[in-house]
Amino acid sequence: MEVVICRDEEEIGRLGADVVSRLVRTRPEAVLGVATGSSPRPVYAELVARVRAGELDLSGVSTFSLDEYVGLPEGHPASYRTEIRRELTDPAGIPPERVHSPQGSAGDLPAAARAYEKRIAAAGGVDVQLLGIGSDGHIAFNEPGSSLASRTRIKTLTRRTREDNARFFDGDTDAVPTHCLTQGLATIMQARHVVLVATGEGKARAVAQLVEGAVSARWPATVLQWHPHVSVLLDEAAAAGLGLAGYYREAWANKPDWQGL
Ligand SMILES: N[C@@H]1[C@@H](O)[C@H](O)[C@@H](COP(=O)(O)O)O[C@@H]1O
Repeated sequence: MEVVICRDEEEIGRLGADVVSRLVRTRPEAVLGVATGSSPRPVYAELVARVRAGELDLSGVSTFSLDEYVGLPEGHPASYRTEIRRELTDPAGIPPERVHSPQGSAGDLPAAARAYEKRIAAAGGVDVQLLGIGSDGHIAFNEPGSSLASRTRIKTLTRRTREDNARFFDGDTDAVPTHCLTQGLATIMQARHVVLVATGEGKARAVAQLVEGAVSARWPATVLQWHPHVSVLLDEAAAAGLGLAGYYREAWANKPDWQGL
């Protein structure tokens, strides 16, 4: 796991976008795993800026979202499919037919979950997975207690996650769905490179667990300690709980330039 403590969101956006740009240059039909929420937005903004400047072409890329609320009608402004199209894929010129997300409005949710796993496998798996992290250490919607071997399935959201996400539902926690379809931790672990972004003091405890805590379903993101290629992009506030921050800073400052993230 490589930890980079960044000066600001601009640097986070640039480093994250560099990973995607490098990938797409060698593999224009790359498969991107995309996360919703505010954390990855600087990366999306930078990618869109590069596309608009003619420096990057994402039109051959496919995307797979991590999760979706159950029960929101298609096109609902807070649905994750709507969000990812608004924040990334539409402005970046990725055609809607290559934008995949779990079907939270399906009648048969277990079948939709199985179908999603098959679609990811049929696409050859995820090359780069962008991730945020919840304040309770969840990734995608794998809440505390999630099996470290889980695959795409229905999950019940915790009260805390629903409160955190109420801001997308006019501040009304009760309007936030109680269930979701989410990629499992084992699904995420199959991505070839994971880039996790966390900003703000509200993430400091979860980040300290992710990087330096014991691997445990209590803090689901800790499963990433078993992944061979994880880049963690933080701001100062999110890094505040790290005991080895000095070492991470030194390692990054002295990193040979032939090594990318
Ligand atoms: N399911 C999403 C996660 O994928 C995201 O990482 C998390 C943090 O969101 P934010 O980045 O807005 O803090 O929120 C939601 O629960």
